[in-house]
Amino acid sequence: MKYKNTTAYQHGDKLKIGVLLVNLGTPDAPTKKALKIYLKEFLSDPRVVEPTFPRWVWWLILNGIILNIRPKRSAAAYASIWNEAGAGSPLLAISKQQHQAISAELNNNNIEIVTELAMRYGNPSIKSGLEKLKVQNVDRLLVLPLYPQYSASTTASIFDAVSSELQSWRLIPETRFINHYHDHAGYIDALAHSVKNHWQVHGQPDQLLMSFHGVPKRYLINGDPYHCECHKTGRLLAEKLGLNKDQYRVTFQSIFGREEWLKPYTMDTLKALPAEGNKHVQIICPGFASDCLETLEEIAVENKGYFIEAGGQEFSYIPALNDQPDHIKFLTKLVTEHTKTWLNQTPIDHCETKNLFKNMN
Ligand SMILES: C=CC1=C(C)c2cc3[nH]c(cc4nc(cc5[nH]c(cc1n2)c(C)c5CCC(=O)O)C(CCC(=O)O)=C4C)c(C)c3C=C
Ligand SMILES: [Fe+2]
Ligand SMILES: [Fe+2]
Repeated sequence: MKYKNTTAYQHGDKLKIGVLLVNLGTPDAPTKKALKIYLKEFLSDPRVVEPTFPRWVWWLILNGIILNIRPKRSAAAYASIWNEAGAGSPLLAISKQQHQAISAELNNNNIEIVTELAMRYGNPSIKSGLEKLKVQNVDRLLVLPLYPQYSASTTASIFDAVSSELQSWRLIPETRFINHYHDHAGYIDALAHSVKNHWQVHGQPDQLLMSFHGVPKRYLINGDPYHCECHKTGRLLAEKLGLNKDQYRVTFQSIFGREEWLKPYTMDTLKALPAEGNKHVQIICPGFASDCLETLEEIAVENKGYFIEAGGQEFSYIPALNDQPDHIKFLTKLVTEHTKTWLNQTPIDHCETKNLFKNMN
């Protein structure tokens, strides 16, 4: 049969609202083998790598060169942040905490919404997350990508994966998709609160760097709003903190490959700051809802090194919002805002054929 049946559904059952929280994903282990599997899935996604040359050329470069070199290097970086006590990858562990906390917050507020967590690449997969929602009789689905800023390489890729899975369902849920929340007051407030808490311990720096994951500059030229949304987040956060334009910078990190990416690069900025008289720098990564390799290793260790080598004196990384209470409250609010009209509906029992079915069985 081409289409999957809604196995748990019996005519007359109460139908539910479901939320699928989706983050990027992470390897299953900090090993060369696991990295090869993860990077192959990630870098084969045409939303992530949009080559300027035919896809078969990219296939050759990926399988012939990148997947023979990068897994070893990346595995070593992952090993340095891996929680060997069992929690594993920080990105997955934190995403699980966020999922549990959002679910608890909904319960505490007596809001009848079921939630599942999925990863765009690796596990738990989007397919498994959607299937878990399906067996709970979800007929209205909200997809919340854990990316504050929209980028085709991340947000749209989740859309592709969700819609691709739903293509095999007989009864598709009524579906809503959150594109972004880069300028939501609740998100900006949570970021500002986190920075102010950091200042209470570490003092106010000469420069606050707001570092976002980069994408090729070509994506911006071709219409991706990501760059604009990062800058808007940066401006709103600075306004909330009362910083003037000389006290903060928006920069881009995690460059991959040889083409030009969004600039200024975080790395170059950190190397230049000490000579400009900025000896005390703090860095926040507002594009990451959860700490991960790109924040815990690339920023807090590698980039700190560049700054200190260049003559910087004080450097601190302000953690991602993770499962901080105001972040969880905000994400829960985002869910209720986007499901408001569904929540206001009387519980759905739209089965007209319940009795007919009883007679038929
Ligand atoms: C090759 C192109 C890449 C694009 C475009 C890209 C965009 C992008 N990525 C994130 C968030 C994360 N990326 C992470 C890791 C990571 N990113 C790339 C490549 C691109 N990302 C690679 C190859 C990797 C793997 C690590 C490595 O080998 O260097 C992570 C961390 C995942 C983890 O397990 O901790 C995150 C998060 C965003 C937001 C984004 C575009 C806006
Ligand atoms: Fe990335
Ligand atoms: Fe713009």
